[in-house]
Amino acid sequence: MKPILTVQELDLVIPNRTLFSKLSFEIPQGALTCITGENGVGKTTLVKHLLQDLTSNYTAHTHFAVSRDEVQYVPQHRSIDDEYPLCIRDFVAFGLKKRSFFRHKKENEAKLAQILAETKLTQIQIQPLGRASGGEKQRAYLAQALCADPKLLILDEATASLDTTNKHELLRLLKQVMQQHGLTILFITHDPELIEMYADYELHLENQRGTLISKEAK
Ligand SMILES: Nc1ncnc2c1ncn2[C@@H]1O[C@H](COP(=O)(O)OP(=O)(O)OP(=O)(O)O)[C@@H](O)[C@H]1O
Repeated sequence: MKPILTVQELDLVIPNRTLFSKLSFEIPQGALTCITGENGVGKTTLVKHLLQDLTSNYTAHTHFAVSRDEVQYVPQHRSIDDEYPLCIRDFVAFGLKKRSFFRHKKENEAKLAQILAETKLTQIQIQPLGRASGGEKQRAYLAQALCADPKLLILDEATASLDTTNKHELLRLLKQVMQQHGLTILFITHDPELIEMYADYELHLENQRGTLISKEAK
């Protein structure tokens, strides 16, 4: 199958340091690939660089089989004030904005209801996002991203602040939506248990290079 992303001989340099040198890898479509590597190896910087290339159509070393509109990035940190009066439903609905122009209001409402149900947020949709638990917040971030109809979803350490039960719940949900929505998922994580249980592939970054490991035979 055609890869969703191909990187060829990419050099990535930040002030005073080369993060990656002649980095090459392919990301398979329709699968969950975990991006791994020690703290500071450059996982987040790499993803942001790839998104910049996609945004600017700069393709010397990177080739995406999707457009920027079809990629959703869920960042590691969000600062949402506990007291900010924004309910979960309205936060999730921000994701519809990009596409809503092409849809009728009823279609948008149906889509929102479907995604809230898929991400198990229906019961708590009118609660303020700031008061939601860590697991609920991560499901809301995921739901907002899904509203934009991505083909590629990138999550940066989405499980970092979750307990074991919530980590597994989020990963099971991700694999479910991956199948239902025909998505490809890139998931930055340090968690060996999650990689072992849920990754189809692992892109391990080390010594300025990357190695793609298939986990499918597990
Ligand atoms: N704009 C920048 N200027 C200078 N240094 C930077 C910049 N952006 C990132 N860095 C440095 O690049 C290195 C890689 O950072 P990055 O956040 O990409 O690593 P990471 O692998 O995602 O780490 P973690 O697992 O801790 O989240 C770090 O040493 C960071 O301090």
